[in-house]
Amino acid sequence: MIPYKHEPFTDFTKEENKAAYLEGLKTVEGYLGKEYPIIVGGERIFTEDKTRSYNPSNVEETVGLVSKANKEHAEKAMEAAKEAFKTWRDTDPSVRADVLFRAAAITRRRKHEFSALLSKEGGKPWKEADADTAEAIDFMEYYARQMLELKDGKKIESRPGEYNKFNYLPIGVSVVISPWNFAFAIMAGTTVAPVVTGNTVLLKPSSKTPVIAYKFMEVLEEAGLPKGVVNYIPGSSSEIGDFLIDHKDTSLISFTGSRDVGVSIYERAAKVHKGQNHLKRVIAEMGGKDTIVVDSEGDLDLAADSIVQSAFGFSGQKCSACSRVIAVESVYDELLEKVVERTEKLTVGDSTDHENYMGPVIDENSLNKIKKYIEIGKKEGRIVAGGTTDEEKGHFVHPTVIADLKHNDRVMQEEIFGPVVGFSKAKDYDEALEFANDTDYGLTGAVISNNREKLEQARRNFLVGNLYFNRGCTGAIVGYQPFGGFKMSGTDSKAGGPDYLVLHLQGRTTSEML
Ligand SMILES: NC(=O)c1ccc[n+]([C@@H]2O[C@H](COP(=O)([O-])OP(=O)(O)OC[C@H]3O[C@@H](n4cnc5c(N)ncnc54)[C@H](O)[C@@H]3O)[C@@H](O)[C@H]2O)c1
Ligand SMILES: N[C@@H](CCC=O)C(=O)O
Repeated sequence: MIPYKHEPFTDFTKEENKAAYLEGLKTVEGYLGKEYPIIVGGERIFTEDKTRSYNPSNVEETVGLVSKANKEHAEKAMEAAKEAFKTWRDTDPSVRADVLFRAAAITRRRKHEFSALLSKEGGKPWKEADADTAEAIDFMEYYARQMLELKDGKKIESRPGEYNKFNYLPIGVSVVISPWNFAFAIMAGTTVAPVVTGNTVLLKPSSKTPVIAYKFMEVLEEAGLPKGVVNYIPGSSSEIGDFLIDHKDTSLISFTGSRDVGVSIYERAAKVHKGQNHLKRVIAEMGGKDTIVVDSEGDLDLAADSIVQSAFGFSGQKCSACSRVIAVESVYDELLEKVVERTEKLTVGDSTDHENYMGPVIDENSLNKIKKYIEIGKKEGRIVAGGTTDEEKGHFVHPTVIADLKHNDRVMQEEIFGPVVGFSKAKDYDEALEFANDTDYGLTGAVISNNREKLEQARRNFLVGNLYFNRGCTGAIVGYQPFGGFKMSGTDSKAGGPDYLVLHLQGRTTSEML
């Protein structure tokens, strides 16, 4: 087998690659507005009640009308998943891995179509959409190989006359609840991890991006996944969310999304319901309030580039996005000036137009939330770039820099999830690290410094799950930078890492006397 390597990003300066994306866009434009069913046990069911998935760059444009699962559908899907589990759990792990390898190959062939769909449905500019699709491929390639490593268990010791074995068994039906911001990568990664480990899945994608999830179902089917192993049940969280979490037959909940929803799922899942004979596992990967610390001994151009890229890539709608900068006071003014200069050059507009660095934010609620925080920012600090929106056709927010905040101001503490970054001063590096740690979250962080001792100090004391030195704080790569956060950012599952699949398995010891 070829050793794992991450999927390369597409170089859109090359004319043939631009043409390939535009061809993908044409394919997507050919199916805009189509109706989609839910899929339960392989059966396609169209419902009256539908979600309108639309293009946040152009709110008039319908991407798809997607059937909504209700409680009866969710129950039917649970039965289908339980039935499929009876055979899937015993299917040879290498066969399960082969399904992922094939799904990765199919995705690679349709790469630009899926990226263009992410531009339309999720508002992702070309480069961000391409990275999302590449990451989905990486999850399949990586987890398939990981399963092959785990399939025979791990070595343990045996005494004379005894044969001990330690291996892993799947645990049952997994409810996968995914967010819209990595509508392909996280949705696919959190689905294929339980699948390759022999579990079956009820997939509830975000109501903002259900079409890309439907397209992934097509990929899985073409790759040979048996019916009922993954059941596609988009629907309203209030209708089926609690139902799935509370269900006595749910074994694992894999949630990625906001802190409030994650905490409520974590609490609900702890309750043992009538007829339930196991404790539910919960993977909950939640929000962030991610800081870049800039030291007096750091390269300020590198710092400014890293901040701008991490704060404004995909309009700041990444859990890893840099939304706080803590700079040592001797470099604060110069750094701020460099960041503002770069921010003012960024272009914002329709995400299918390659010229635009930033696209829209996902919806009106998000736009309004960001506007609210900009107003708070005006009171707590000083807007030095952006602070405005363009709402004529889509949900556009200009990249915004807020200066002179206290590290514990609201704008520096609460997840905004938009293109807004706040700046605070620290008197020295020790204080900068102290301020950086002073949030409830602990997802990503970065330090820009050329002083080795200071980097080592951060390695010991900067409490985030993904810590980066002399680079930005976004863009973890599957298999290279396992991803997941500390504190209120989640259960630190480290998606895309060597410890991830075992979260979907139960370890079994057998001890036989010879
Ligand atoms: N840590 C990570 O790896 C990671 C990755 C991506 C996004 N995020 C976080 O996700 C958030 C953005 O995503 P979002 O807006 O889709 O989050 P969200 O919490 O609003 O929704 C996430 C998913 O949960 C569903 N959901 C909502 N309420 C529910 C309920 N009561 N019961 C069951 N399901 C429910 C949604 O329909 C969606 O599918 C941000 O906070 C971001 O930081 C974290
Ligand atoms: N894994 C992504 C963030 C996912 C959350 O939105 C990154 O590393 O930037």
